[in-house]
Amino acid sequence: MKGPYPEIQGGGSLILAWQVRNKKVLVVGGGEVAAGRIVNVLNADARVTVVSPREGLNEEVAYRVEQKQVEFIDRKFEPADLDGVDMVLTAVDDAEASTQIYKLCHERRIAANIADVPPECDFYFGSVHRDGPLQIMVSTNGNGPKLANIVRRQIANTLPHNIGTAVTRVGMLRRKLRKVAPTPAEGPKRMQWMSKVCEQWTLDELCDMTEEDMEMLLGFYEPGNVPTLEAVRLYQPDGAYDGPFLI
Ligand SMILES: C[C@@]1(CC(=O)O)C2=NC(=C\c3[nH]c(c(CCC(=O)O)c3CC(=O)O)Cc3[nH]c(c(CC(=O)O)c3CCC(=O)O)/C=C3\N/C(=C\2)[C@@H](CCC(=O)O)[C@]3(C)CC(=O)O)/[C@H]1CCC(=O)O
Ligand SMILES: NC(=O)c1ccc[n+]([C@@H]2O[C@H](COP(=O)([O-])OP(=O)(O)OC[C@H]3O[C@@H](n4cnc5c(N)ncnc54)[C@H](O)[C@@H]3O)[C@@H](O)[C@H]2O)c1
Repeated sequence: MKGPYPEIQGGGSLILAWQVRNKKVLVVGGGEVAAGRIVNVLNADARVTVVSPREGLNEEVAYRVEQKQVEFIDRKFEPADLDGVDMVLTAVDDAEASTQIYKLCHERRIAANIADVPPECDFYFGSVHRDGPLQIMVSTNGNGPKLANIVRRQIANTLPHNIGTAVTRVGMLRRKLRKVAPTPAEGPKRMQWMSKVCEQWTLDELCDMTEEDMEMLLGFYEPGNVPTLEAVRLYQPDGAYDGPFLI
């Protein structure tokens, strides 16, 4: 036995980045809480349907409907609304209706979040910081949602201002790298090289990296070898550059 292995600390949530792109999400209710849920799922490119009597829509939800960002069903929830749905989010001011919807979802094995009723949630929302492709979620696992908000803002204040841009640039570089070194067999080398670029270049350098720099850098792709940004820029294909190369 090698060990030490991580100690199991039950009682947490499984925090994942759920890919709901083009999946069908049903939002029941059109009030303030629903408005927040709609933003969350639209930001993840889901196809969203809202069911609520029109007179119950708040301004923001009415705007989403008007802009056709969501489909809209102008009435109270009916069980047939669950047909073909991948995820359900309820935010209604009617505890009985909420519980009925939850039971139906449970029977049909559709993942559901029933706002305000933690025991009827298959998953909780969290407090999320977003900067481009970077998302940071804080959960207190139902203990203190307001504290989750405070912790999230505190974390966000400590982040470098350009971290979102750096993540975007690295994403571009990784996609290009996979074209240069596409085979699964190359996986370990590719990953090691990519990790090295992230570790050895500063965030400013990663942000500054142009597509031209990326193409040039990939010309040097060789496991273990990561040139400096300066070297990438000074290098001439005719071999004129003979300055410092590896970090
Ligand atoms: C993070 C956030 C995400 C979001 O909703 O998008 C979120 N609640 C937020 C705000 C918030 N919610 C409430 C307050 C009033 C102050 C307070 O109670 O603290 C505030 C503060 C405010 O409004 O500023 C009231 C409240 N919330 C729940 C109950 C029921 C209960 O606890 O029994 C009650 C009524 C309690 C009562 O009656 O006393 C339950 C849940 N709320 C959760 C998430 C899940 C657990 C997340 C976690 O523990 O980390 C969970 C379990 C289920 C779920 O909803 O998914 C979002 C902040 C986003 C942001 O701003 O950054
Ligand atoms: N978990 C959380 O973070 C949190 C925070 C605040 C409030 N809440 C709870 O979330 C719920 C919604 O809050 P809100 O402020 O958005 O309420 P709200 O009164 O603004 O909105 C309620 C919405 O539900 C709709 N509705 C009512 N019955 C319906 C039905 N049978 N079918 C379809 N739509 C129906 C209404 O038309 C309205 O749009 C409340 O129970 C509230 O206590 C949860």
